[in-house]
Amino acid sequence: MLIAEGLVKHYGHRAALDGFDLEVAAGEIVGLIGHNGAGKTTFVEVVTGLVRPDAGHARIGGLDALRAGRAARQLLGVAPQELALYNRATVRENLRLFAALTGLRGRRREQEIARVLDELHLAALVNLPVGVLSGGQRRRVQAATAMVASPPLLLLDEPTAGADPETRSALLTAVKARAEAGAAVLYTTHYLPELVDLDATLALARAGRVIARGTQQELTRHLPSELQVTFADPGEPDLRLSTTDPGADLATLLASGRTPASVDVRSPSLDDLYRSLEATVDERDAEARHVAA
Ligand SMILES: Nc1ncnc2c1ncn2[C@@H]1O[C@H](COP(=O)(O)OP(=O)(O)OP(=O)(O)O)[C@@H](O)[C@H]1O
Repeated sequence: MLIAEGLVKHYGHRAALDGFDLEVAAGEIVGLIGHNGAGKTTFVEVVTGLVRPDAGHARIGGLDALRAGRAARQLLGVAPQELALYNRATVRENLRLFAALTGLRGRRREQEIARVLDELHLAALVNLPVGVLSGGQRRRVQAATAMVASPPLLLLDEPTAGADPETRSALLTAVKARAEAGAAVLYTTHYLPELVDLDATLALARAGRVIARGTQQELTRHLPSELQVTFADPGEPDLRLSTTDPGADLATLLASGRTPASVDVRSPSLDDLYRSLEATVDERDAEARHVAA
């Protein structure tokens, strides 16, 4: 649904995007993660048509997002990081406006608005001007404007920033439902457990490029688990080790005749993955600097 290839965008000497490639399939949620300044928002802005890249291509549903911008934009709903709402208009008026921009009219429009109000727990706020809402409520309204016309591509840039747990959970449930109904979703966040809840595939951005891409399983498979064993014999010290094959280690332990009282295996988390990928790139950078020196 979204295919971006070789996107480059410079601001002065700084490359915000430096050969950024990413594909998002229909029905897929891609969690786009990476340090501050990695290029995530710039990528969203290029796909949205707010920023013109210096090089590269982006296609939305087969349409050239850079040349056929208007037609391509009909296919996407965006919740930008910098909120873009009409503060004097009510929640309902904002939703009507965003729905109308995509061509939704009449009864269908009102049905879609009712659905998204319900999904994002906004019904009680519908007649309030956006300007009087809290930060988290506004962010939820922005997500609603992105979803209201049920576009086939959703770009959600940190949609849960500042959200309380209930809001977060409503938003994640709504995003999952949209993907199950076939939407392609690009979801940026700094809060990695959300991506586990969403069962998202991952794209890790670093210095304007995607340096790792795959399912959570694929990307965490090679990382070690933590194995912790306590023993029935009080004289025997606890065992704690980092291993890529906890099953084999446990079998060896049992074969040795010792009797475990408890066994705990902690699988690698997305935090572990993030740290390991960042560390690998840091090492490579250090080597490159060493060779160049
Ligand atoms: N309008 C702009 N003018 C100048 N530099 C910019 C502009 N927009 C982005 N940049 C620079 O481009 C780089 C990428 O920024 P971007 O906002 O895309 O990162 P990000 O991954 O979204 O970060 P964050 O996690 O903080 O949202 C940064 O170094 C930033 O300073």
